[in-house]
Amino acid sequence: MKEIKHFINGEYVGSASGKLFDNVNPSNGQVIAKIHEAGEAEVDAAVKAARAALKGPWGKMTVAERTEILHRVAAGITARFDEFLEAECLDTGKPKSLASHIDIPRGAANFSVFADLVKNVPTEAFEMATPDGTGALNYGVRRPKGVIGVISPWNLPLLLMTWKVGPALACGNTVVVKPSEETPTTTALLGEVMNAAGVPAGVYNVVHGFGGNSAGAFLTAHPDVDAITFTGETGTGETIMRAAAKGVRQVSLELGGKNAGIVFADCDMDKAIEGTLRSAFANCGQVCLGTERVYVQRPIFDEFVARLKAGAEALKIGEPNDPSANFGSLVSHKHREKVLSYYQKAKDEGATIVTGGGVPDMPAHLAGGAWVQPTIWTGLPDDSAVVTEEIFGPCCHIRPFDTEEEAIELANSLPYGLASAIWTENSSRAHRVAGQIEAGIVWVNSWFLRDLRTAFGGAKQSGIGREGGVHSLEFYTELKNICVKL
Ligand SMILES: NC(=O)c1ccc[n+]([C@@H]2O[C@H](COP(=O)([O-])OP(=O)(O)OC[C@H]3O[C@@H](n4cnc5c(N)ncnc54)[C@H](O)[C@@H]3O)[C@@H](O)[C@H]2O)c1
Ligand SMILES: O=C/C=C/C=C(\O)C(=O)O
Repeated sequence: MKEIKHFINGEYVGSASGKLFDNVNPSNGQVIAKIHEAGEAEVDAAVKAARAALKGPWGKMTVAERTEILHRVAAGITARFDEFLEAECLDTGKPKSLASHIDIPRGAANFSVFADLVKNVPTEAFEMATPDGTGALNYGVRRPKGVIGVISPWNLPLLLMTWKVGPALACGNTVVVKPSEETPTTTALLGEVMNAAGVPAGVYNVVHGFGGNSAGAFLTAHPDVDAITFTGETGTGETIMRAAAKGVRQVSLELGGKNAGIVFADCDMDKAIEGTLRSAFANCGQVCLGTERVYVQRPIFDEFVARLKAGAEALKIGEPNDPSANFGSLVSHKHREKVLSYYQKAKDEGATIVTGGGVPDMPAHLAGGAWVQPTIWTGLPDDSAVVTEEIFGPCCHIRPFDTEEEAIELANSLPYGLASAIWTENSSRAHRVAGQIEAGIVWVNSWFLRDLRTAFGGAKQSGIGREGGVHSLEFYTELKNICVKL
């Protein structure tokens, strides 16, 4: 049986405790590997290796040398594209048709984009008058923050981990990564690419395990971790923020959402249907930016519901290697239990089930997988669990609205504020409404269009901080002002 080990100081090492846990293929429920669970000893060794690497060749490299190596990392991922694709899809159950266009290419891009960025971003300088008339010059310089703890989720494992590791390394830091216990393989595989690209030992470290009372908690509690970047549930973010408070460590938190789509009667219906279908059902609904609340202006409500139903029922459910599949399994049976509990809540709360609401019949060889039906509801009250709580599955609730003001109030009615999608052909309305939505990211007539230079992150309980473009430098560097008396 394949074993997935920690990657510490440039080598794959097992856990001293010998503790292992299963890595399961969610398409069929089969165990595909055994994962080493890190104890405090492994986490401490990883942090020590990261600290030492800052003082070694990595810390002495010029920006040009460092970014050249990161471009080699990007090229290394691309060169081993099929291995990363196979590993990601075995861990997540997502269709290869999806991961080959999103997850793996973005894994490479997250290194190349930030390697280019750090070479071109200026800092600041201020000339100042002084009482004696000779003046002074102030200038800013950026320095790496140090050892960064990176804790990543299971829905887009390579994409979201490299979204942090790319800028962290580009800024000269070293990292200790704790990937999700559900999806360790691509994060582990990246160690081989790092070595081949010439990244010095200790710059990139990986420890596997769970959250509380396991690798995640040991990492966030470690006193020699300088900052923590986390992507995951809001509740987990609160826990990590408490841990980071000891020693006053900065956090970057990209958390949960319950995103609203707002569809006006003057929308391009084809665009709105295509975009909402992707936003609700792509990656089996396991995208933090996805739409689980759809507000549709009353004149087009019936038509929109009918067309979204038809689109959901046309999705091709299948395992990752099925070239026709565009809808895979959920990431685990544990997550399926959560999603199905909301399917039941919807029934209990009196929803109209437009489509889905259960488990699809699958062929025998896939019957052990974590499959659910794409599901659409109408008719629930605004305060129902299904409408207010993040489900993180392939489902959405559609509700009619009448006025623009009503739609904005509904969209802003929850403690979350991650993303929103607005569908209208009226450009004034698009800008007016987008400006009033309490979210970090608003798409108009589109969804998941991503320019990596833009600010990315959530408002309210969907996050703290922004990453992307120069915003990543704010988190991954310390900006120092030097004042020289002339
Ligand atoms: N805002 C974003 O960009 C974004 C992106 C993807 C996913 N998410 C959110 O992530 C969630 C789904 O991912 P998930 O189920 O992996 O989230 P999760 O919070 O359960 O776990 C995320 C990571 O945190 C670790 N962890 C859990 N408890 C911990 C603790 N006490 N200390 C340290 N580490 C701990 C886990 O092991 C995992 O690696 C959803 O809420 C989704 O909205 C947000
Ligand atoms: O599931 C959440 C998706 C997050 C996407 C990004 O962080 C990105 O596109 O950079």
